[in-house]
Amino acid sequence: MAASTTAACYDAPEGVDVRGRYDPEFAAILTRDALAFVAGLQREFHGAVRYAMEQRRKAQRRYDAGELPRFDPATALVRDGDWACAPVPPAVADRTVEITGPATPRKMVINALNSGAKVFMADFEDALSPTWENLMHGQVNLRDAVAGTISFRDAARGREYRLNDQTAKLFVRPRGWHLPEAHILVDGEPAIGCLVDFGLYFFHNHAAFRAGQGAGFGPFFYLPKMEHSREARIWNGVFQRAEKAAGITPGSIRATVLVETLPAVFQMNEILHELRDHSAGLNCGRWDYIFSYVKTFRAHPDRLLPDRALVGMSQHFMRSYSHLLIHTCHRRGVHAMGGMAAQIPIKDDAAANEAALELVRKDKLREVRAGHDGTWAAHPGLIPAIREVFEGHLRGRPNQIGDAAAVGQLEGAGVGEEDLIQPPRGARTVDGLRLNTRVGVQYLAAWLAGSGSVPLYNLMEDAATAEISRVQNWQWLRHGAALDAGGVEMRATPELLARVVEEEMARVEAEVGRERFRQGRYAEAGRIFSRQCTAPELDDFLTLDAYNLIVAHHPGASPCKL
Ligand SMILES: CC(=O)SCCNC(=O)CCNC(=O)[C@H](O)C(C)(C)COP(=O)(O)OP(=O)(O)OC[C@H]1O[C@@H](n2cnc3c(N)ncnc32)[C@H](O)[C@@H]1OP(=O)(O)O
Ligand SMILES: O=CC(=O)O
Ligand SMILES: [Mg+2]
Repeated sequence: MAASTTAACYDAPEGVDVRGRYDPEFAAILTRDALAFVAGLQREFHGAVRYAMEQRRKAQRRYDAGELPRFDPATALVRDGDWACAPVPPAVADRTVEITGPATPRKMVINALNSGAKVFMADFEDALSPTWENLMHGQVNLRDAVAGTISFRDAARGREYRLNDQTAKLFVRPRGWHLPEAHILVDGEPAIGCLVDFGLYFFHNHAAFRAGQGAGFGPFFYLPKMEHSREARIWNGVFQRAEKAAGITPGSIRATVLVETLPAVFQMNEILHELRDHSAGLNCGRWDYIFSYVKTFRAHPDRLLPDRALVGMSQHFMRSYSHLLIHTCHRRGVHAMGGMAAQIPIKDDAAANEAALELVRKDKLREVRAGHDGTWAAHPGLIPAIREVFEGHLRGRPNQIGDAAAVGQLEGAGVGEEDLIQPPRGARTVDGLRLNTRVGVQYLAAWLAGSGSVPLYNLMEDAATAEISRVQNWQWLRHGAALDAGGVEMRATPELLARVVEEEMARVEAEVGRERFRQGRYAEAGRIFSRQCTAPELDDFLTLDAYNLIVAHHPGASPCKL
């Protein structure tokens, strides 16, 4: 008898076409009902998302014409009004240390849940390259994590991974509104990436999450890269629809919004107000925030950034942003979360490791003194030090929401428009251009190969940090910035960049080794990075520009022909 040639495929509902590789494990996530739920979200909200993206472009055109971001006079009543968000769910009152990491690999998810952090933010965003395989394995991992059954055997190292009795509470970060999911078409259009991430996770996990980790609340989310409260309003609508479909209490779902774009810092009250029944506070997404400062002011030669390494939290615009965020959140009764220090443990140099840890401690001490209720860690090795700083300061309190005396709480009240946009100070150097190039190229090479967060030069690099490297090079070139080259001034020009790329590619090859360089996607990354840095118009996101290079269509994955 001839073997059947009919391949297994996804059972997709009317109007939904799954183009990603078929895998029985993925099919348990991409069930007909789950896909119908995602398609329902897409059909209800895609018009509002399209409008919101158009408004982003319109606002950018105004900034390009010289306008500065500012508080919206039309929403003064929301800013001045006396209102509060819904009370914090008891399960996540204490969020002093949150570890972040991609939703896959599986081992890392288990490590994060066991890390001793109060929360694990499982990432489909900055830390994850959105390949089909990563997205689907991420969903499988999170389903098993919520069920409490996740385990992993590392055969090569003979190590078993399973959950401890005490684990971190799970928050999930879907992609931003701008990213499509090209492996799932709804009515012939690519799905909106974040609705796929949110929809599949919510559909499969809301009941187990609320019965377990969430103690009657949840699931919990982090929402990235919003620029305006109208985008938060869409999320609120998505949450309401999801709660209704699941038959769960309105206000169960909670979300922390990352304030990581410059326009959003002028909208923090408005964002919290839109999400007031679903809010779990705000977070200082400092790396994307710096990226957004450059993007917003792309046409403003008077606002060029100094070297990336100099744009820290002591710059006036960054300190003002953190203080205003603390003031705003505490006034509305929700958590004001700190951000990510990029240092990670340095394995082969004890002194350098201690110096890196000291930088993390200082950063976290600044945050907790300012009034942040918790903060992020990029690596489990940093958690004991961060816990010591936060717990030492909080002395048994789960958070500082009611504490009116914190520095940020007091100073935040006086932060004005000028404070939030004051240009950062410091030198611009050819070494900075070189480092941006090495980091940008290596990050892109990793991302194209499926890794969205990588260690580079003893720092954590992800989509947000790499974006700073890209847009800073672009900005310096666009405005012909004067760069210091060891006492000599050089103009940033396409010719200088071409020379720098060639030399830094050679350096990267020497650092990673010829074989790895040849087998990796470095040469391709070098070409993409050069093009992005010299593009006449700044690409909105490097991940959007390069997305098609990681799309892998498998025609026939659905509809089911069995
Ligand atoms: C700007 C922003 O958006 S920040 C938030 C997004 N970014 C992130 O989440 C980055 C998170 N961090 C990471 O991805 C990683 O720490 C990296 C890539 C920077 C470094 O990873 P590695 O090179 O694997 O680190 P290293 O070799 O020191 O890992 C040691 C162990 O810690 C684990 N580990 C490292 N980082 C994490 C993490 N964030 N979560 C869980 N486990 C982790 C590794 O899995 C490894 O486990 P093992 O001993 O069982 O094998
Ligand atoms: O997502 C966090 C950031 O800093 O960007
Ligand atoms: Mg970010």
